[in-house]
Amino acid sequence: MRKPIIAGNWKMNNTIEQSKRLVKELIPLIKDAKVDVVLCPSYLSLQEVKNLVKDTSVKVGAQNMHFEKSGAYTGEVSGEMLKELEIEYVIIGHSERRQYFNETDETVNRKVKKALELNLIPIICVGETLEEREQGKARSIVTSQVEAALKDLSNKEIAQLVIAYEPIWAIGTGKTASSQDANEVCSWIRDKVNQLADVHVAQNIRIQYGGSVKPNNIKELMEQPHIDGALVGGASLKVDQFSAIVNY
Ligand SMILES: O=C(CO)COP(=O)(O)O
Repeated sequence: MRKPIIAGNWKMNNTIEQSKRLVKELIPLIKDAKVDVVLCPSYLSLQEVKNLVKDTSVKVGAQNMHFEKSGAYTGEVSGEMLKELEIEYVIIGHSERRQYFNETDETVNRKVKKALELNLIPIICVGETLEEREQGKARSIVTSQVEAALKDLSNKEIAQLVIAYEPIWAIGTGKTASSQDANEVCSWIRDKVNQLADVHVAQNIRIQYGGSVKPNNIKELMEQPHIDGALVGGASLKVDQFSAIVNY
């Protein structure tokens, strides 16, 4: 059985003080969640958020990392630096990073390898644009992103990962993919993993859906056989909404 995993990607929101307030309010509401819960604040808030969830089952993730250990990469943060904070997850290849920060399939693959080497669990984001979907290219785009992200990984490594399917046209737009469409793409992703790793790994890998996930659509999404969780943006910034999603 795949244990569902629901992660909040706060993106570039919440100062340290705002992060602390949000987590303090959230903890009592999500501490008995039956799913794995991961909070992904900005780098600056990681330490405080980690401290606040210390005695709970809530895990913490970063939104990005560099693939090098250290060096002349102004403005970047390495996986080793994240490890020092004892955080568990790292989002890699979010569409906003691909769109605005020159993230490519190749850098995603390098970051995934580095994260695994450090025992950080990568949440690898893939997804098509509206134009690609309308041209009938969703399957080829998404599966090629998965193939590139997982290039040269062993079965054992692939077994550690989480993959998030986030159709770009559904992010922050209020448009959700229908749960059937989202499930279909997640099944394509699972098929691709089955080609790259053994069947047991493909059956057990957790695949999230992301894109305008809200309290009123989470249940239907989670009922789909290939959707094992959600990567939540806007609604993860609101205590009532995120707790309702986690306790769907
Ligand atoms: O990009 C997302 C999560 O990574 C989704 O964002 P929204 O939930 O705001 O659409």
